[in-house]
Amino acid sequence: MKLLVTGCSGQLGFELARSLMPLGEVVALDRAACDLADADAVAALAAHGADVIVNAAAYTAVDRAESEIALAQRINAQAPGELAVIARETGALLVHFSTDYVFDGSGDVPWRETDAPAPVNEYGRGKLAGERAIAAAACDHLIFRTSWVFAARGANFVRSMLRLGAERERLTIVDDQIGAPCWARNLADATAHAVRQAQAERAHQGFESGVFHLTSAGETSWCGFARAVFELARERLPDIALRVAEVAPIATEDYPTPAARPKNSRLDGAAFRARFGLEMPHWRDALARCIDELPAG
Ligand SMILES: NC(=O)C1=CN([C@@H]2O[C@H](COP(=O)(O)OP(=O)(O)OC[C@H]3O[C@@H](n4cnc5c(N)ncnc54)[C@H](OP(=O)(O)O)[C@@H]3O)[C@@H](O)[C@H]2O)C=CC1
Ligand SMILES: Cc1cn([C@H]2C[C@H](O)[C@@H](COP(=O)(O)OP(=O)(O)O[C@H]3O[C@@H](C)C(=O)[C@@H](O)[C@H]3O)O2)c(=O)[nH]c1=O
Ligand SMILES: [Mg+2]
Repeated sequence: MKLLVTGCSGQLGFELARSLMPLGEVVALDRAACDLADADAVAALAAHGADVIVNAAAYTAVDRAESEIALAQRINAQAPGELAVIARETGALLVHFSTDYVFDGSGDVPWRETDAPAPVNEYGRGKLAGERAIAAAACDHLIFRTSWVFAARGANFVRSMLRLGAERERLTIVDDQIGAPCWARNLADATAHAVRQAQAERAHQGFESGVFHLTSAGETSWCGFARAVFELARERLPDIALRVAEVAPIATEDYPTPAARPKNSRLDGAAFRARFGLEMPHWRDALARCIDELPAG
């Protein structure tokens, strides 16, 4: 089996390039090898003749997307649609990732795949358009909506908190946006399992495309997440130098940002569990393992 991975220097793409290795030949492409902003570069991917295309590249700068709307749409909506056409024409499976930010954040019940999306920011609108472009192309596909992705490398909330916690004694963190942080490693491993099952189903004409919610078990606020980062870092990295003594909860309204963010980002993972037979770990257990992998200093 040949598997093409885009965005291989991102948090998830890096882990996928590793998690997919037991399934076959992995061709991992970073932005220099394939810039999704360039339609010709995307079209050229057909020549790889991959059995599975895994798209881990995305425009993920949520606030910047409010002012770079066209670029964010190009990468998060049009390019996935083009990948889906390639997948349809070459008979490949397309695996793509989307976000809790497709929902408006109302209520306090975990969102199900059957709930109507209504994004409140440009990033969410672009990601939703990407989902719809893939569905419209009607290739065999799996779209995994995840949330609050972190890893020991790359740009993420855990590394931002450790940087800020080393600099400041007091942090104020939003406490009324609720979701589940997901370790890129767990997401990549679950994806590899799902790809293996999907390929077996496709071989017997028993495959159905769809959108699945896939994130950690449990829930917290960004403030709860930040506190856990400091607790676990102090417990597991005895040499870490953290100045932070207080992590104060604040309301969304007290942390103004260019992009609005949903308050209820909970995703119900029941459909993924039923289809693929996997349990995602609790976010705190995953965070502990991730913190163990942080480089010293
Ligand atoms: N991060 C999160 O919290 C969440 C992410 N997701 C989704 O999960 C998926 C993976 O995200 P994640 O790994 O966390 O994101 P990252 O921001 O860590 O990685 C995104 C990758 O996409 C690459 N990229 C950006 N623009 C282009 C482009 N024009 N052409 C090619 N590559 C490009 C980046 O390249 P470079 O390194 O050169 O910048 C980077 O390697 C995405 O679909 C994202 O929308 C969903 C929910 C939460
Ligand atoms: C740095 C900082 C952030 N915050 C808040 C802002 C925001 O509400 C929350 C998280 O900040 P971030 O900038 O990491 O959040 P954000 O980039 O919006 O994270 C999102 O990224 C995209 C790609 C997704 O798909 C989502 O699932 C989600 O992970 O924490 C504070 O309250 N205080 C602070 O000091
Ligand atoms: Mg961000």
